[in-house]
Parts: sequence; C-alpha cells; structure tokens
Amino acid sequence: MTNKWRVDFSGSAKRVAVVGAGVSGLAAAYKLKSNGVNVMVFEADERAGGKLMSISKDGLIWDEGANTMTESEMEVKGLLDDLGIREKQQFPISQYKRYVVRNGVPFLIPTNPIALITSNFLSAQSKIILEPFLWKKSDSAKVSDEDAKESVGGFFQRHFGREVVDFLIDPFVAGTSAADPESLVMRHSFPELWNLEKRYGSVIAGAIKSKFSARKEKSAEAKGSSEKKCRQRGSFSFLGGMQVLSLSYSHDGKSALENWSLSSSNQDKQSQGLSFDAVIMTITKGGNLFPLDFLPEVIYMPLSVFITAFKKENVGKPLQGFGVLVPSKEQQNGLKTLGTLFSSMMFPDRAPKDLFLYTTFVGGSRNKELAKASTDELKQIVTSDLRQLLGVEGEPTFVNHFFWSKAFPLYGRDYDSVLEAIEKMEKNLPGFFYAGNHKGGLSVGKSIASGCKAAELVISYLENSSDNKMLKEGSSK
Ligand SMILES: Cc1cc2nc3c(=O)[nH]c(=O)nc-3n(C[C@H](O)[C@H](O)[C@H](O)COP(=O)(O)OP(=O)(O)OC[C@H]3O[C@@H](n4cnc5c(N)ncnc54)[C@H](O)[C@@H]3O)c2cc1C
Ligand SMILES: C=CC1=C(C)c2cc3[nH]c(cc4nc(cc5[nH]c(cc1n2)c(C)c5CCC(=O)O)C(CCC(=O)O)=C4C)c(C)c3C=C
Repeated sequence: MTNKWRVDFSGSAKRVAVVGAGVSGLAAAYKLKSNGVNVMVFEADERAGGKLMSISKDGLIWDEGANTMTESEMEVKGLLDDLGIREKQQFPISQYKRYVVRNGVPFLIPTNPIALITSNFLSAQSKIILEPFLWKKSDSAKVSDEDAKESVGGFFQRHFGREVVDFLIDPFVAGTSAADPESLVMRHSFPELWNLEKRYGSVIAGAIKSKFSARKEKSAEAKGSSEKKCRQRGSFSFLGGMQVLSLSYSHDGKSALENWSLSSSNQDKQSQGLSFDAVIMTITKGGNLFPLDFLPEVIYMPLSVFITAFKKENVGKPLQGFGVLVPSKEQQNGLKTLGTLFSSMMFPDRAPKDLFLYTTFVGGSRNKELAKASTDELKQIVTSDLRQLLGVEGEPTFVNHFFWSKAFPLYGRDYDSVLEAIEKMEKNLPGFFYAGNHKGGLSVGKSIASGCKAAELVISYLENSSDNKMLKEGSSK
C-alpha cells in the first residue's frame, strides 16, 4: 500500500461504533482500525461472522451460510491482499458446471448464450423469441412509479419470454437470494441490467456496448501497468471454509473478538454512557441500545441449510460440478428442495475419501413453512430429492440442519421505503452511516464493499469535523 492517505486519530481518541460483526461490519472495523481509529464493534451473538459460519466435525467441513464468494468488487481484492489470505483461497473443481432441473432431471446449463441457444434446454419457441422481437419498451427516458417497481419476472418475461423466467431466472434468483422472480423488484435486485435497459433500450445491445467500452478501459489500464497478475477467476472459498475470512480480519490471526473492543449489545449496562463520534450500522433492528424503530419493517426470507453425507458407493449418479438448482415449476415433479451444492465435488478436502458431502437448501419464498420443518422431516425431503436427482440409496451417514429465520432481506415492492428511511437517517444524523446487505446487494463481496465504503465516509467525516493531522502513509513510520 503506497501513496495512500490515512488520518491519524490515535492522539485525538476518536471513537466509532460498528453495530453488527458480520462481514460488512468487520470490513468496516478493519478499515477504520487500519487508519488509526478506535473501534468498538457491537454484536448480539456470541460469535463474529454473521452469515459466514463454517463448521468442522467428523472429518467433514461445511458452511451453514455463504459457501463461496467472488472478487468482483475491488474492495475484496484489496482486503484479501491486506489480510494475507490469498494462499488460503480455494477454487472449486469444475466450477462452471452448474445444473438446473428440467422434467425431473438435472441438465447441465451451457455457460454462454450461444451454447444455450444451440442446446436443447430451451424449447425452439423460446430460442426464436429473441429479445428485439419480444421486448415491449416503455418510454425509457421517463421512469414511472410502476416501472420502478417492475418485478424481476416481469422484466425478463418482457425481454426473453416466460420459459426463460421459469427455467433460468427462477432457479437463479432462488440460488442467490432464496426469493422468487415475482416478489423481487428489478431495480433493486439487478440494478446494472435495469440501468442498461434505461440507457441503451435493449439489455443485450446494452450489455455488448458496455462490455466493449469496459474492455477498452481495461486495456488502457493494462497498458499503464507493466505488472499484471494472472489470477484464477470466478467463485471461491477458503481452506477450512468461508468463516476463515471473518476470523482473518484480526491483524494477528487470532479471533476477531480479541482484536477489537467487542461488546454484546445485550449488555446494555456495560455500554451505557459511552459516546461515539460516528456509528456504522449494519442491522435494521437495534434493540434498546440502538433503537431503529422508525425503519419500516423489512421482510426476510427463512431458509434451512441441510448437510448430508453419503457413502460414494450409495450414490448412483454423482454429478461433477458446483451444484443443481430446482426451478419452482419442478415441484410438479415431486421436488421440494431449492437446490443442492456438491460440496465435496467442489472441495474434495471437505469429506473423507469414501463420502460425498452435499449442502441442500429448503424454504425461501417458495416455501416459508417448509423452511421451519423439523430435522427429521427435512431429512426425508432432502433424501428423497437427492434420490431422484443423484440416485442416492438408503440413508445419509451424517446429517446436520441449520435454520436461518432471516437468511436474506427481500428487495421487494416496498423496499423503497426501507432505502428511503436509511438515506434519511444518513442525511439527518451526523456521523451515522449504513453498511451491509440491506442496501446495494446481498453477496459477501458487496457486503464487504459496503463496509469499506462506509468506513471511508466515516474517515472523511471525522477528518472534516475536527482538525486532525493528515499523515501520508509511508512517511509516517
Ligand atoms: C444460507 C446462506 C447462503 C449464502 N450464500 C452466499 C454465497 O454463496 N455467496 C455470497 O456471496 N453470499 C451468500 N450469502 C449472503 C451473504 O452471506 C450475506 O448477505 C452477507 O454475509 C451479509 O453480511 P452482513 O454483514 O451485511 O450481515 P450479517 O452477516 O447478517 O451480519 C449482521 C450481524 O449483526 C448482528 N446483529 C443483529 N442484530 C444485532 C443487534 N441488535 N446488535 C448487535 N448486533 C446485531 C448479527 O448477529 C450478525 O452477526 C448467503 C447467505 C445465507 C444466509
Ligand atoms: C448451482 C448450484 C447452486 C446452488 C444449489 C445454490 C444455492 C444457493 N445459493 C444461495 C445464495 C447465494 N449464492 C450466490 C452465488 C452463487 N450460487 C451459485 C450456485 C448455486 N447456489 C453460484 C455458481 C454462485 C456464484 C455466481 C458467480 O458469479 O459465479 C450468492 C452471491 C450472489 C451474487 O450476487 O454474487 C448468494 C447470495 C442460496 C440462498 C441458495 C439456495 C438455494
């Protein structure tokens, strides 16, 4: 890290509260701490990490929250380098082999649009309904209230037809937000695509044009930098699972809890009387210590994560790849799960050699009640789906069940009011900033990026609100 500015707050004892020790809060705290700010992280749970939760037991390693992440955000790249955890990065084997069920059978999804058109996954009718013929454009210059609330399903149906929604978009949104295309609002869920339509009129033409100009920019950048690292791309995890990332936020490799002042928000007494120069909030229900009662109610998706292990000899049709997603329509073929990750196919060190390890998701907006089902009931359901999809026989040798009552906030029709309330708080409360998955995206990468951005805003807020001394990093040592 050269030629970066940092603010020295150590002498001035500026104190910042970060509420929530998920990846967004931890990334914010790390960035603030690296800039010499005193940070106190408030966490309601007894562990740090939030939706990153890796478990190791009986020779098996699995994740009960996020399983993989990407490096699409530059903040993630920076953090992986700063934390020195690149050597722990683990890329899945055959990661581009992803399956979607059609007529009760897993179908390998072609990885590019041309291959998709030449494959027989979609009917001939869907293939000829190309976007330019189908698409009914509204006046793209003006965005009406109804336009702004268009559902993901409505948007893709308008561009690509119903079959694409049912067999590509529906499983994709289940596999990235546990929601369904009709409940999600396009503008909040896929802001880049929504903006492409508004800017260029067509999604495909817009994607081609913007890719072309992005390529031009990239090659100009590459010319400028002689040293270009060749790194593996795509989704990845870490040796030992995703939680390694949240534990690595501590400078010395110990638990994050040991490095920052971390206070449980249940222990209100302990925290009473403390004052802070700024607050980074990553949650929407703050309890007594941080009342957020004026925030509208957020709808969350409930989800069960069900881990199974089967003896290899008992899996008749094991598939190599990332996993399989089940479209809602496939419930008519008796399937009840949302999808399954082939955990030990992706990461063979996560199970003994004689076992296959699977991570299956149940519930979401498709079946909120089933998400809450008992472990025994879910074991039957998951085993039955895996029997149909992968030919498993008999009982799993190992099961584990974790229920998230609030796995994901739903970026639905009323989400505007939540974002407006967040914006209003940031505007009206000096020193108050929001980060986390309630704004701008659900992925680990986006959550990290939002934490880093909030920390930057806090730093410039503190810098402007006092006469802190600017130190140029490097010259300060
Ligand atoms: C099952 C599942 C699978 C996922 N898979 C992926 C994936 O493969 N790839 C991907 O990129 N993303 C995935 N995600 C999404 C991603 O993990 C999350 O969106 C992201 O980690 C959220 O980070 P966050 O810091 O915003 O929130 P959280 O991780 O939810 O952290 C919020 C923290 O605040 C704490 N808290 C709550 N209330 C209070 C309070 N009153 N006071 C103090 N602390 C409080 C919570 O205990 C928690 O630790 C998945 C999520 C789930 C649930
Ligand atoms: C093909 C198998 C997959 C299953 C089954 C699956 C389940 C599943 N995943 C989430 C939540 C997220 N997954 C995310 C990324 C992601 N998921 C898959 C595949 C499956 N997911 C892939 C290949 C990827 C990576 C995408 C890529 O760019 O390579 C994310 C992050 C999304 C983002 O915005 O980047 C989340 C969140 C759930 C809830 C779920 C349950 C069915």
